[in-house]
Amino acid sequence: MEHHDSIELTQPDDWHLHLRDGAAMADVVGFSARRFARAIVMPNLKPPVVTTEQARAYRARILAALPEGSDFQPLMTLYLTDHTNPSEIERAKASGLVVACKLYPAGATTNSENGVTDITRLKPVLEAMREVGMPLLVHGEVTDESIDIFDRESVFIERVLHPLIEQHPGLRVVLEHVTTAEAVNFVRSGPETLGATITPHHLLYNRNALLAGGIRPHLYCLPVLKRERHRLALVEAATSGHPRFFLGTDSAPHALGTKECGCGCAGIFSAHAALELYAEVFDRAGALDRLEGFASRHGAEFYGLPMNQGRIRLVRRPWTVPEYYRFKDSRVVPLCAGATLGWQVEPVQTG
Ligand SMILES: NC(=O)N[C@@H](CC(=O)O)C(=O)O
Ligand SMILES: [Zn+2]
Ligand SMILES: [Zn+2]
Repeated sequence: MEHHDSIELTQPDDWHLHLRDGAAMADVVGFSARRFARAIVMPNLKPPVVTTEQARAYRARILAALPEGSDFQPLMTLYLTDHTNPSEIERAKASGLVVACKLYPAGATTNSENGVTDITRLKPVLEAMREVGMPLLVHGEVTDESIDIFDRESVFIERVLHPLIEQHPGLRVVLEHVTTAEAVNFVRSGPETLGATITPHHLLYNRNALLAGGIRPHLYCLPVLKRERHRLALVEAATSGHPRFFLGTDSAPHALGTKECGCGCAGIFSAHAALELYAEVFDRAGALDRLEGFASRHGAEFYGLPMNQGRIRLVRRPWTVPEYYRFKDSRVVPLCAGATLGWQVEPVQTG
């Protein structure tokens, strides 16, 4: 294996990001803007972003919260509900600002209460999406309480996703934050219109980490961390060069008090070191030469967007992750808090 101390990449994009809103957003958006040129911004606000007008207003708030001089581009999404109308899809497409719609099965994850209860009733909406070429982004877990939480993704694939894809050929679908070998196999054997994002935490940790020496609320997310064999399948998929696997951090900040309590929220904050964490994974796998495809090319190609013009440099220079970052009137505990990471990002001057 070749030893690199610095690598340069086309500037990457984050294809799955929670920016939140208001003061919380202002505290975190700069972390993403420093690393990524664009991000798919998740719509699970309270209340959710269900109309094109709400997406437009949310986008304006994000732009206003960006650090001075940043040209970070938020790519907006709509939150599908039982009441989404096909005409909203046309409006969304025509806006040029909304690039995808998100399917949260009702009750599956954080702020999914207004999500979809019966996916078969979405047929006209999915048909409109296929027609205008708008991808469907999926939180792929069943909500059936009788299904073991570690099986909810694979059961979703069997019961919901497989039939959905059969019934809507041509619809582009992203299975978000894949966590299992079953999901990896399903994507690999699926059509060209099926892609998947992979998070840094699912590449770095297995489910043991949740209970290592005590309960670890800052490693709790949905879908929950899985067994080591699944983590290995994810690392293999991400580092394989397969064009339908791409970077999506699912960075999902929650205030400290809502994580460290009797019923802690699901979501892991990773934006502070997003690219650095992936570099760690690719470096350990001896696959740094494949990081650019995963981080900067595959997602853009899947979404039919141009690759970015800018470049970014990763330098091997150890640093220690802070224990906390400021987060509205509280703090957020970042992924790998207090640990030493091997890589740092630097801007590359162009022109
Ligand atoms: N991943 C998570 O555990 N939480 C996300 C929601 C989601 O992406 O499912 C959040 O918004 O907090
Ligand atoms: Zn999700
Ligand atoms: Zn998410």
